[in-house]
Amino acid sequence: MSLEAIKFDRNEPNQISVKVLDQLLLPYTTKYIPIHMIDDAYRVIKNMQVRGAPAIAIVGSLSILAEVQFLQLDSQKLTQWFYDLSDWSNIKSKLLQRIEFLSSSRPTAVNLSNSLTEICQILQNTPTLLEFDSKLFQYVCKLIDDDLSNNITMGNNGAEYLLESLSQDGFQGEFGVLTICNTGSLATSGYGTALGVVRSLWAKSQSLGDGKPQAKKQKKDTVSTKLTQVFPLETRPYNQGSRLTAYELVHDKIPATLITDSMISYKIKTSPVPIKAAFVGADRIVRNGDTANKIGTFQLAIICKQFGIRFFVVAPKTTVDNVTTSGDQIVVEERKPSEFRLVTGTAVDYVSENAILNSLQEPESAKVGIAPPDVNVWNPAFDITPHELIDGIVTEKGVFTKDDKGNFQLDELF
Ligand SMILES: CSC[C@H]1O[C@H](OP(=O)(O)O)[C@H](O)[C@@H]1O
Repeated sequence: MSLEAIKFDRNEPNQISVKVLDQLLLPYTTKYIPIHMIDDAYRVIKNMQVRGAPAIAIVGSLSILAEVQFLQLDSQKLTQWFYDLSDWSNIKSKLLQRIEFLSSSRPTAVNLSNSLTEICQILQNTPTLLEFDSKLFQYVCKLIDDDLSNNITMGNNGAEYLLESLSQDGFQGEFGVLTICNTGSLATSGYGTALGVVRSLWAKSQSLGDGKPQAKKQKKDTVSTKLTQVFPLETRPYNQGSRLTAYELVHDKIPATLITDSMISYKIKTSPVPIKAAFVGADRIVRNGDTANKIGTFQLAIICKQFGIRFFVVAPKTTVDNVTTSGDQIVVEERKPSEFRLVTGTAVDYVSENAILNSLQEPESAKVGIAPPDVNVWNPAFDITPHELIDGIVTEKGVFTKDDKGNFQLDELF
């Protein structure tokens, strides 16, 4: 098992190595794909072998550095049909074109466009290829390191905020949380955003001991407030929840019960462990707090409102679009119909559920048709949750809540 979505070897700053985990093969197969050029990143991002707003930005940024270093290899100098290596302004203009192409791979997740904008600014203000190489190396290292440290900070910010809120409600005891899609290590540089809060809540519940009465010592009323169950949603049609989030929770040995997207209301109503919050990620948060996130998030927010369950969006500043004023201006990416009509997975023995191996003794990847090939489908990758349904936006700078007029004030992030 590996939760490392991106393997970045930075030991040789002049000759980095980048590999990405092929998430289309999870949870049964761990396979890494090398990234040498911008085209490699475009391909793995477009077909969602790599996904998750922060991870997309990191892979995209790394691919530009990999291409810039690839250009400089003696073995490649005569093959760079696309670049005139003798002319820095030519290289710059060609790189800008390639970066524009890369940004079109997944238009809704703002992290990628935010990073590529910053890289273009560096490019425009650098006099030589060598200097750009060095500045870009520093940029991508900071992007990755900041993402990981921000995720850990957000995890603790979200966990502490929820536990404090439950205490103010007078709630004590065990509780569960809901999450949708995958927002963990497989979507970021590590730890995760919404799933990072789950990791922090779990760590806190573990630090309270196993919770079982210690013989006669523990009085009943000292039972502590702690997370004891996570309910990840399957997240049709790409199944990030069942294939990726469940994989991460099993890896971390965090108690989880996978449910389908259609089970949310009935699970909340019947769960023996009260469900006290939903934590979701974001692909783009705009100025008023409206949030683009995986399709199904809007529905989850409505259900949480109905049951009085707190609904949190968890995302770093790099996911905030500080220009767009409201969610109805967000371009929502539509995926190809076949990704809905066909389910991608691994062929398994239907009794043992063990993977069926191919001639190379590797798990056999498979696609299963679940709808008539000629039926029309609608396949938006995201929906927009209005800020009215969001109780808090968890960031590395704290948890933002709405003012007495019901508005988020996110300017403090900038
Ligand atoms: C921290 S990942 C943010 C976001 O990205 C996911 O979308 P996708 O799997 O299509 O890249 C999902 O919406 C997550 O919430």
